[in-house]
Amino acid sequence: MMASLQLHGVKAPGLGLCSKRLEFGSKGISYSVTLASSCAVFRTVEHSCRNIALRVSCEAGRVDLIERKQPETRSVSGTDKELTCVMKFGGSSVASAERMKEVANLILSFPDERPVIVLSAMGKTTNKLLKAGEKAVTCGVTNVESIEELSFIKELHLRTARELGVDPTVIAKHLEGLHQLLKGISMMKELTLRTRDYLVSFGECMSTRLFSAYLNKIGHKARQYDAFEIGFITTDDFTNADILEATYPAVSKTLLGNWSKENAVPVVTGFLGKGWRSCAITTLGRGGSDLTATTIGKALGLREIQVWKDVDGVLTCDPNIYAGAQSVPYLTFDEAAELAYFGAQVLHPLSMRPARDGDIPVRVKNSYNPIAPGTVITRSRDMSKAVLTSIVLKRNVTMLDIASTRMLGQYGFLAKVFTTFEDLGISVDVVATSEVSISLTLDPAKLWGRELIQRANELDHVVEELEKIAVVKLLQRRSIISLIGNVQKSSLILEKVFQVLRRNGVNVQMISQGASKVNISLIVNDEEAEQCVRALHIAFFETAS
Ligand SMILES: Nc1ncnc2c1ncn2[C@@H]1O[C@H](COP(=O)(O)OP(=O)(O)O)[C@@H](O)[C@H]1O
Ligand SMILES: N[C@@H](CC(=O)OP(=O)(O)O)C(=O)O
Repeated sequence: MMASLQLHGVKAPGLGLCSKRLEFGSKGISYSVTLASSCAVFRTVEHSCRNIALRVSCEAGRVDLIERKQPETRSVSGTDKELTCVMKFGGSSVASAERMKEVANLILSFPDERPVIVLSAMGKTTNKLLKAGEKAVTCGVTNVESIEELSFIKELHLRTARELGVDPTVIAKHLEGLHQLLKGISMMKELTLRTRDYLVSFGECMSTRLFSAYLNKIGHKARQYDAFEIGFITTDDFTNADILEATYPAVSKTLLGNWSKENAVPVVTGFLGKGWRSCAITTLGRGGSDLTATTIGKALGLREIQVWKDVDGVLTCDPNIYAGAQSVPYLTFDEAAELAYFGAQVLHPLSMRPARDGDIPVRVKNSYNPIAPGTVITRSRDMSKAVLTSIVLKRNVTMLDIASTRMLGQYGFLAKVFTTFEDLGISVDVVATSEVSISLTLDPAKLWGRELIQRANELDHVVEELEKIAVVKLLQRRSIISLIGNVQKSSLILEKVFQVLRRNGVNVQMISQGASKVNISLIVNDEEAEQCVRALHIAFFETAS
């Protein structure tokens, strides 16, 4: 038997779980829920900070007591010492000692904020670590010393310590550990996904130690935290782990508890977690520090989450494709999530989820140009004048055209197609259907994360399975152009899109306007895609209509 309960209007960043009782609450109100049956086990527990606070369902039991407890007395609550926001700085913002000093000044220039700081690895350290790992697999144990990327990383971090004037011993153990790990990889001649995550974790572990030591040196009390030690509990999907619900109460307990005792600015490693079964270090996917920041924002019920980048906020398109990209002042969580999912590198694809659950505004700012207003992302915004907000490109996508071998009226065709993908564990991105055929694109993040040979085998297998019920065409090197905007105005958007594409001689191979209300997707050939984005940008953002 399943029981479920919904409570509304409770702000609940703290959530504690034990076998029969569930406790949650914050800011002076706390609740506890007791299950009637003694053998009940919690099946799903979800909670978010502001809207629906909680959903509990359990096996063999009813939820039959909801008890409001006496107000908590938490020392940070309601005092002027409360932590106020998260400030996350990406690799580009902390690429050198000079940049770290500027970031420290920037933090100190907001005297009214008491932030939790989240940092990524310095500059391109993550890429260098991965490269060093790949080289270690083949170079032989005696040659590990001469891996160029290892010397680069050592030199960068020791120089940064020197230039910041902090004791290099704060990173000495990690530099030694990294060296030993690369030797281990070269002995085993193997770099598993699990080892890869451990390897890249050195980047964030070192940047946060250096930065925290620097804040302390300039008289601003700080404390470094490794996310995997303070309750960032994830799935065991190495290189692409997902944060589990138990993270929120654990992180809140540690950070708020220590803050209330010592008022030291928390400096937390982005990107990292701990697998719930393996207890090994996991990573949240490339760019995952954004997700660390929003998770902390939700866990602590903070007022704002700031992500500091090297651009003036979210832009109307990727500035590497078109230099005329402009900053977008406002976005909704749904728009930002869609934009990130469909390939805009500026935000991690899952980072909007905790912010949306907690209804906490996210501000995307430029650490190189702090006076630029950036982008504010909130639950809703005035859409009355919005047409197109941003154009996003996802390259190197695989498309499948699947036509049923039976004629019209056959039922169950779509179900069979999707069951095949489910069985093979492959996600689908964009879909367009008729009664007898279906075109779809495969999620490259899911497929391209795997080894080349494995990918080719999987694609062959997909085609083989689908050919049992359909004629299948596999089309590679396609791009998805996602038009993020007000889908209520889709006729207006599409009229202009087709004018532009016709003028540029581009044929759209598939089009999809999903239920998201914020995204229209077009599929074109890879080699035409960038030119399309530039032409569309000029038509929508630089030409009076
Ligand atoms: N729509 C977009 N808006 C802003 N930046 C974008 C967009 N698409 C791609 N980018 C790229 O994303 C980069 C910022 O993301 P990222 O490198 O992950 O930042 P950080 O490492 O500072 O967190 C920018 O330098 C820009 O080149
Ligand atoms: N260092 C990790 C995590 C991260 O979020 O980095 P950045 O904030 O620099 O995109 C990466 O390069 O993927």
